[in-house]
Amino acid sequence: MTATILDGKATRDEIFEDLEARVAALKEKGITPGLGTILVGDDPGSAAYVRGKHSDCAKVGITSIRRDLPADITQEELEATIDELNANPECTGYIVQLPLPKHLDENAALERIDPDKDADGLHPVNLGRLVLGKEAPLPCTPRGIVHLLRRYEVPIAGAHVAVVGRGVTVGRPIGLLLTRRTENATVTLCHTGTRDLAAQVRQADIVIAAAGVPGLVTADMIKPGAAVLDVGVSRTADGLRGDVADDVREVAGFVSPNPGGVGPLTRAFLLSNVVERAEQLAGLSD
Ligand SMILES: Nc1nc(=O)c2c([nH]1)NC[C@@H]1CN(c3ccc(C(=O)N[C@@H](CCC(=O)O)C(=O)O)cc3)C=[N+]21
Repeated sequence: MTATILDGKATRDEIFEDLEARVAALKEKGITPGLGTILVGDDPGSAAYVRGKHSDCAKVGITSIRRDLPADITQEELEATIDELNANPECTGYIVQLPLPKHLDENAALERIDPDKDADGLHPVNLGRLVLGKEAPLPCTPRGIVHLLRRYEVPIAGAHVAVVGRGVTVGRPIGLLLTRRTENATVTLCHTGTRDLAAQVRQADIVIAAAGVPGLVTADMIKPGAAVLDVGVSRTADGLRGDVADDVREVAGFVSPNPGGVGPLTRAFLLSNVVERAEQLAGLSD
């Protein structure tokens, strides 16, 4: 058996087409959505991610606002830039690219973002709204995962999901999305303290690997026919590697590749959050 590939790039292109039309409608009403990025330092990986986000903006007609700051900036200078984007009417949503250099306080920076401009959906107020089931910008990677599962009609209701990794961007919030009444999955959150990871993963109809440990999820752990989404990103001597071993696709029913799977959707839903906020401002949504 060879797994069906969950194609993140093709799915991203569909989302971009929809966003392009919505951005055009907003512009007719005199509103142009604007995505801001704050990048601190010169890590080549982070710089590449930020470039990717701005080239996505150009594709769908969103204004790009870039603030690139030197690595040795103070917390006060970083927060002054955050305040500037909070007040900047051209910027309808923005992100502070993570990770920040070690001398800066990441949580203090994230909390200073205006929750209404939080394109990542990672502000504590928005994570709290997600827990309460209130409307809020949703974290982009979990949103991408749910979209990809729906797009390929992977059954979610009643499914047993094993999430591997308890990070704030994926592992913790994805369970909140998948256990909403609209999804109705049953979710187990696994981490480095899990006693028998293989036994947990083997029970799962859907496996979400977001630990950042190359090759952690192997074929012998997979229930035949399961959907396996590889969300891990590790920089190794032989390039970027995901959490899922290559031979998993011989056992799984669905596999999201890495690259080419969830990553492109993370970027698409970042733009989607920015467009949704602009639509609220324009009175085009509830
Ligand atoms: N505030 C903040 N928000 C983030 O969303 C955020 C962040 N900081 N820091 C770093 C991580 C990483 N991340 C990725 C997004 C897309 C791809 C992606 O599109 N990857 C392509 C390959 C690379 C490419 O083609 O450009 C793929 O998987 O096919 C990867 C990684 C977002 N992050």
